[in-house]
Amino acid sequence: MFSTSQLLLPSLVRERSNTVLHLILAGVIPQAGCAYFYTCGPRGNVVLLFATFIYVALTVQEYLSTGRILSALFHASLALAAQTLLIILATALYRLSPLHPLAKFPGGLLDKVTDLRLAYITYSGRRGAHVVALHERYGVIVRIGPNKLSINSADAVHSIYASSQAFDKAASYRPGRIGDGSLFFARGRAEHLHRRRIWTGALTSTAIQQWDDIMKARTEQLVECIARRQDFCNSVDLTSCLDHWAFDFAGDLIFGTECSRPELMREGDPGDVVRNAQKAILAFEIFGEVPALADILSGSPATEGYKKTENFAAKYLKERVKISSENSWDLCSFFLAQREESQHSPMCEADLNADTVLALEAGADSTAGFLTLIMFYLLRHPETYEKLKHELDEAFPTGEITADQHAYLAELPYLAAVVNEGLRLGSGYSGFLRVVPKGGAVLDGQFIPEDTIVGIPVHAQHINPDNFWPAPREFMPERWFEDGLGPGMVTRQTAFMAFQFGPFSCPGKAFAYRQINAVISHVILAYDLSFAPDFDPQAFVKGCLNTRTKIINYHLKAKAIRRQHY
Ligand code: HEM
Repeated sequence: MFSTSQLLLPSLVRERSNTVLHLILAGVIPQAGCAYFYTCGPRGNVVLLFATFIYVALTVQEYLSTGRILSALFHASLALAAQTLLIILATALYRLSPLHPLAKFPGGLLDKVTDLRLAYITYSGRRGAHVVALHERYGVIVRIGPNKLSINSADAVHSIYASSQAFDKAASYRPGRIGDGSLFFARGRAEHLHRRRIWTGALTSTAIQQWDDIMKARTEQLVECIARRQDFCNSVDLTSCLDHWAFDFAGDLIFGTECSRPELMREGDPGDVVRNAQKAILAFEIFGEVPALADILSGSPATEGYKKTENFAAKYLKERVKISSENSWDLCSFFLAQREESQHSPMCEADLNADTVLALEAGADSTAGFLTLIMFYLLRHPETYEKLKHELDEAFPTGEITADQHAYLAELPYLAAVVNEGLRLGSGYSGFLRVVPKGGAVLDGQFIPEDTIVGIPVHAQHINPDNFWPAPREFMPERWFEDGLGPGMVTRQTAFMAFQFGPFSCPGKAFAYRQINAVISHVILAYDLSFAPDFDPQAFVKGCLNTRTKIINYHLKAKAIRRQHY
């Protein structure tokens, strides 16, 4: 991006006749750089290093010719500032110009110029709603970043995510210096496939079944935890209880039951395990919009949540390694078994740690957020709650669900509809970013140039009247039954993207359904629930930030009265 002619800037600044020419050069060169970097985004740390090199070179050049260090430093700073400004200006002009490969796609002016605005909106937890508003304004394909398109079309799902030629993950999955090495951050399909096999092996239906007894014990503990944490009005912070359930159970799943860890349902969360995991996701989402920032800031306090989660995982992984893996079904035993395989190079310590962090984030945090949301929707719609309660009472008249019956929960039609509707409406995230392969691709009838970053906005798809109708923004489990909302209704399964499709989709989908079904059923059979008197549903909606998982700043508080079954 910098030329040797630019190194001469300090002297040229003083020779006014040459300054204009130099400024033009300094503008043209970055323009060419911008065009080049369209296809291969520069890494932030490389840019910083390069700028430092230029600064030093300029200083030395002037110092050698004048012998005055202060003046040399001053002029070098001036030159670097001028060049930086020129580069920014040139970049902005290029991104807005008809020369840019995405020039024909509509979008906000600022979004075309920089990814920083979207990064800020992501930070505020409103990316989903923001992208919906952009689609309402600009149509199906919107330029949401200089090199980024949001495509609100169910027809494009197959090409981008689900086909055998599904696109690779974008650089948004390059986390800088934090946590590289997990399955999640393997961006190319080939390198991803081998790691993925370990996970799918650990999450088969046979493997999941092994967890039914422990899941039952944990849900009984949840029922007891709700009773113990109630105040004198029978109100309880349901979000905390559900978060703690999800993290305790995920701990069993990842490290096994023999590895002693903090018990959140029993002891609370003084180490902020839940909050740190949520902060980690938020940092990843923000950096995902501007991957160059991840390279520069991944050692900064912005990634504190990730580092704490990583340390937490590393501590218990160390304990887990000391325990025998024989006949174990926990995720670590599958990761460790891979080390003994000869076919592939074994996972190193860092990769192992990164995958346990992933398991905590993906396994606990996602499930916890949706559990709270589904409970919220149920309490907000008492008729729906009563229907579900009736279905569960009929199926389990004694109020007891045995471990063997967890699989059967998936066959309860109203429960399935409630969970799917909660997942549909609660998937507030707006894009799983992928990169268009060599040669470009036709998506929704439009040619998209290679290396463009594309994503289908999940939330926009889930509330799109073409996919879900009528009342796509309302919680109506009946839409999951044939003609449940009358003739002419639309429920397009291919647009239901809560777990994504294809090679990078969620390998824990079946397990997630089993967990959610079990928790919702056990809790509703055990308690009569309603909003706590001081709970404000509007504040809950406002305080619910959407990233890949959920950050619930205003907790769901419920009144819980123990039920009697005869
Ligand atoms: C309601 C609960 C859950 C939801 C909605 C969910 C959703 C998703 C989605 C949408 C992705 C793709 C993310 C992306 O491409 O950026 C994903 C990935 C993943 N999920 Fe889940 N998930 C849930 C629970 C679970 C559970 C319980 C586990 C494991 C026990 C799990 C393990 C994973 C893993 C390992 C990945 C990364 C897959 C890869 O990159 O190949 N998830 N999940």
